[in-house]
Amino acid sequence: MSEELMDNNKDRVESIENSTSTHNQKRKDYLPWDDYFMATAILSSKRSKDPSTQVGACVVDNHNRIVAIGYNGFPRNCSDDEFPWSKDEDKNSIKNKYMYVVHAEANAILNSNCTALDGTRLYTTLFPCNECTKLIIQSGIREIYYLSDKYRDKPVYQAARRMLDAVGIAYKQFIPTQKQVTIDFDLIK
Ligand SMILES: Nc1ccn([C@H]2C[C@H](O)[C@@H](COP(=O)(O)O)O2)c(=O)n1
Repeated sequence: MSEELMDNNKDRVESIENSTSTHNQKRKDYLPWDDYFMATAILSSKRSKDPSTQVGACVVDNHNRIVAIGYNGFPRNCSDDEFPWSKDEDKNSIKNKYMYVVHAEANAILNSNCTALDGTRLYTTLFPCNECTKLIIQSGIREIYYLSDKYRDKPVYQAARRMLDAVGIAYKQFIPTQKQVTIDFDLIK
């Protein structure tokens, strides 16, 4: 065989090896589990009709299965168009949204697709309030990952922390591994 032919053959073999190894390797830029769950919580928050703050929550079991998701909204059959979204009124006024809204975490726990949430993790876009914290404790959730803590100095959130510390439920501000997760419907052909 001529030297030129041998070189060509070598090139072909290398090229096949390269293409095979590329196809055999897993994608490098896949979404890590934690980012995936927090992104699911954020996606869920997009369902909220609250004009001020949209919150999403996602509960995950030890096998990384999503067992519950929720967002903040009015109770079932309480119309989003009839009940008030205002928060300008006095907090105790019946014209105030706080009288009616079910928080994202509470909705997730109440709408869970499994009977027990013992040992699960909660991913929420906003730190849980005291009322949701009571539900979190009672449902057996063991860990909380949150994004925003914008109301941390309010008594409601201080009370939440106090309960979480007392019962030893870990909570941690979530740091995503990537800044953005893009959902572009046009990319799916
Ligand atoms: N951990 C939380 C905290 C609050 N929410 C809900 C309750 C309201 O709909 C909204 C907060 O409204 P803002 O006071 O910012 O006007 O978020 C929740 O679902 N989970």
